[in-house]
Order: sequence, then C-alpha cells, then structure tokens
Amino acid sequence: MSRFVDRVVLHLAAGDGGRGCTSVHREKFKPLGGPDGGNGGSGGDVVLVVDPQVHTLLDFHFRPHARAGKGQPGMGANRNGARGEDLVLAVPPGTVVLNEDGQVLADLVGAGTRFVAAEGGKGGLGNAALASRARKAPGFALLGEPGEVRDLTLELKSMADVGLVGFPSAGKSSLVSVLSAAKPKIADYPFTTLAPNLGVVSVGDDTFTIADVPGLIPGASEGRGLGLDFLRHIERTAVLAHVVDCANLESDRDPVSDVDALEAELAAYQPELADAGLGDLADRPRVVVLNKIDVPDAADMAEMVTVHFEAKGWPVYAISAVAHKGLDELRYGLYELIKAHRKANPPAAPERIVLRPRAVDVAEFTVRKDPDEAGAFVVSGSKPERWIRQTDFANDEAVGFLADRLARLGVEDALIKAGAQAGCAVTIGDVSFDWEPQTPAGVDLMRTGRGTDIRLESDERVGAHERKYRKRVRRGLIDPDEEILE
Ligand SMILES: Nc1nc2c(ncn2[C@@H]2O[C@H](COP(=O)(O)OP(=O)(O)OP(=O)(O)O)[C@@H](O)[C@H]2O)c(=O)[nH]1
Ligand SMILES: [Mg+2]
Repeated sequence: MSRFVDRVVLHLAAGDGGRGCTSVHREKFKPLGGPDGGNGGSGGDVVLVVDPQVHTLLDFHFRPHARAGKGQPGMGANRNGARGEDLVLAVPPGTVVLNEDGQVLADLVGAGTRFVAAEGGKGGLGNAALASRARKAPGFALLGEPGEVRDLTLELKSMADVGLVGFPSAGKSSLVSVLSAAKPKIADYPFTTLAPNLGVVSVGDDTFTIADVPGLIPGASEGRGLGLDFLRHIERTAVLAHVVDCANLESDRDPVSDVDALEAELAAYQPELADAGLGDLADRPRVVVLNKIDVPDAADMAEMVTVHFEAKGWPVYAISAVAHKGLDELRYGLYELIKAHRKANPPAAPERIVLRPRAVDVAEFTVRKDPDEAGAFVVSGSKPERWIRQTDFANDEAVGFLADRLARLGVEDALIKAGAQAGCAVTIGDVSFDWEPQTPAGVDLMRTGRGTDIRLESDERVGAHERKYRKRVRRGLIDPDEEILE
C-alpha cells in the first residue's frame, strides 16, 4: 500500500493579472485616432476539485508549490490579453482545507466539488476602457493585480464506514489484514501503525471500508501518543469498533477498563467538523471486538466481560484475527449497522457548493492615525488598496487618475476630517506618499498631455473647446464626475 499522507501545507500562488495597454489608433490620413489599448487578461485561479480516483495527499507532499498561469497583457487595436490558465488540483474526497490560523475554510465532499483556493489577479484596464467624457485619450493604462498568494493546510479525514478504536497492539491492523486485502504492518510493539490504513471489506456483492488507525492511549485527546491523529480519522466514520486485547497480561489493564479509558478520550475530543452530519462521537453506534481468543486465557476473559458490554446495548464479537475465528459474524454485524446508517444518510449530493467566507467591507475604507509615525495616516480598504496595486507610479497621468479615484471615494474628505495636514505621509497598501489635497475631481482634468497630469506639470494654455466645457460644468449643465468605472 502506498504511503498515506494525511496532512500537507500547500504554498499556492494564483496568476498575476496582465497589464492594460496604452495605444492610439493609427490609420493613414488619421494621425490621432481614439485610444485602442486592450485590457489585460485576469490571472488564473488555483482550484481544488474533488476526484474520487485520488486517495491520498501524497502528490502534494512531494510538490507543495503550485502556481496558476499569468494573464497576458492587453494589446493595441483593442485586443484584450488572454486569461491565465487555471491550475486545477485533484484532491481526495474528505479533504478539509484550513487557513494559516487553523480555521476550516472548506470541507470537500462529493465528486466534482470545487474550491477556489487562490484567486487570480484582475487584469488592468487598457486606455480604451479608461477613456471617458473627461479623459478622451488617456496616456496610461492600469496594471494587472498580483494573484493571491496563500499557504493552506489540507487534511484528509478518512471517510471509512468503520473506525477501529483500541490500545496499541490490540490487533487492529491484524483485523484489517484478515477482513480486507489491505496489508498493513503488524508487529508486537506499540505504535506500529503510524498513519491510517483503509481496507475494503466485501460482504456478498456489497462492500464497506474500515480504517485502521494508530493506537490510542489515555491523554490522546490532549495530543498524547499519536492521539489527535487517530481521533481526526474517526471523526467521520459511521460506526466505531472497540478492539480489545483479551490476552493482555498487564495487571492494571482488562477489557472493561480499557474500553472505559477509550470512551473517556472519545468524550473529551472536540471535533473540528461540526457539520459532518454524523453527530457526536459519543452518539456514534459502536461494537466491541474481543480479540485474541485463540489464547485460552483470553477466551475465558472474553466470556467473562461479554455481559458487561451487552448490558450497555453494544453488540459484542469474540474473535481471533490470527486464527480467523468469529470473522464472518463480525463482518455481517458491522454491515448491518452500516446499511442502517446508509439508509438514514443518503450519500452527499454530488456537487456541494462551498462558500469561502470573505471579509465584508462595509465602509469601503477606513482612515486611522499611523501608529509608527506622528502626524501620518493609514488608509485601508479593499478598493483603495486595489487601486494602488493597479497604478503605474512611473506615469504621472496614472497617478493623477488614482488621486481622482481616491478623492471621489471620499478618502480626501476623510483625511481632512481625521486632521491630516497637507504634506503629511499617507500609506495605502504597500505605498506611502506625501499627501497633497486635490481640487475637486474632473474639473481641471481636461486636455492634458498624454502621460502627464495637468496638476503635476501646469500648462497655462487652455483650448477653446475646454473653456466651453468648463463653463458648462460651472453652470451645472454637465456632471464632471461622469465616470465609466466603479
Ligand atoms: N495471539 C494472537 N495475537 C494477535 C492476534 N491479533 C493480533 N495479534 C498480535 O498482536 C500484536 C499486535 O498486532 P497489531 O495488529 O500490530 O496491533 P495494532 O492494534 O495494529 O497495534 P498498533 O498499530 O501498534 O496500534 C502482533 O504481534 C499480532 O501478531 C490474535 O488474534 N491472536
Ligand atoms: Mg496497527
């Protein structure tokens, strides 16, 4: 059996968006056509898709880095850049996705379920798309946004029907090896099994799966031994089977106290998956498997304790994994419980939609004092931060466009209200700059040289066309804020 890897940390990078193009239409006898720079393509996403053909996270263990394709830049003649290719990673059913803080983002069950693990950056708008009434031929385009970069943890929680619970060396692996074709490692020292083994058990035409997991010791629910690993794997099993070593000679252990100790651990474990649909571990149906009855003393012991467990309402099976005794009764007994469970819980719908919780940006942005610098301010919010990423700071006109966007959103007013002085440092995202309050957006933005902003390089000459336009704005005949963008 291949190595079983049930927990990996993935380093994901979605594709960057392509940059928009700055271009002017050229034609014979028409030296200055309109702007015709196309938009950049968005970067590809990294997507996890559930594939029942995949059984482990082993591939990711060897290749934990994944990167989706970049969006292509926009081109002249209104040609948009191609979208970056998505990177699709196949994961086994039962994969749980956690973020860096250990929060569960998704529980991927059901073939075909998709989860966007890292989102590609948006492509930048080309100068054709940026053209507006007030900015007929923009001499700049927007940059593509960087793709999302994230470290996510994938955990595989076995989806076995039966989970074997037992002290080390109780014979769990031996039992799986005789009930199924799986060949787990068996040895007479504790903690032989370090990772779960899944076995498929045939009953007539039907099958069920059984998970052999690491042995459990008292304190496991606090992480002792291999405890938490073990418990994680039975979180999703429909039936629990206590495997008890009846031939154990240690004076302080017997089948009754063994099962009591294991029950205490099950009761203390806090499952991660509240919605597994299987209820508490404490309410999960269980059976007791009294093993090693090929040893005469063990057979006597098994007989003695049977009534005790039956009194709790649990089916009891006395078996010998080594001598193949009592296996058919056990197999059919487990199958009956599983059939009842399957009837009560039809299989997960093929495509369960997984929603990723996103931060809700109610106020669009916030302004606060910079804790690191007196008199400085920090503006945060998804819109302003995105706009900063989209800005080509080498292009004055692009910087002017950014200033207008920020002013229109109300960042300027909020800064004034917060007590910002002209010339103070303002930080948005990765960029800090000296803040100069702007005049109202749009009004004197007309007819600037391509690639420059009128406010940065003042130009005294104002054309007749623009004078007329400004007059109409003053009279309120035209809305200078008319804008094609969000
Ligand atoms: N006599 C006898 N020995 C058994 C029987 N079943 C298992 N054993 C022995 O018990 C020892 C432990 O068996 P494993 O199957 O490795 O036990 P385990 O519960 O998987 O142990 P861990 O993986 O360490 O938790 C081995 O030496 C087995 O040969 C049985 O029915 N009779
Ligand atoms: Mg084992």
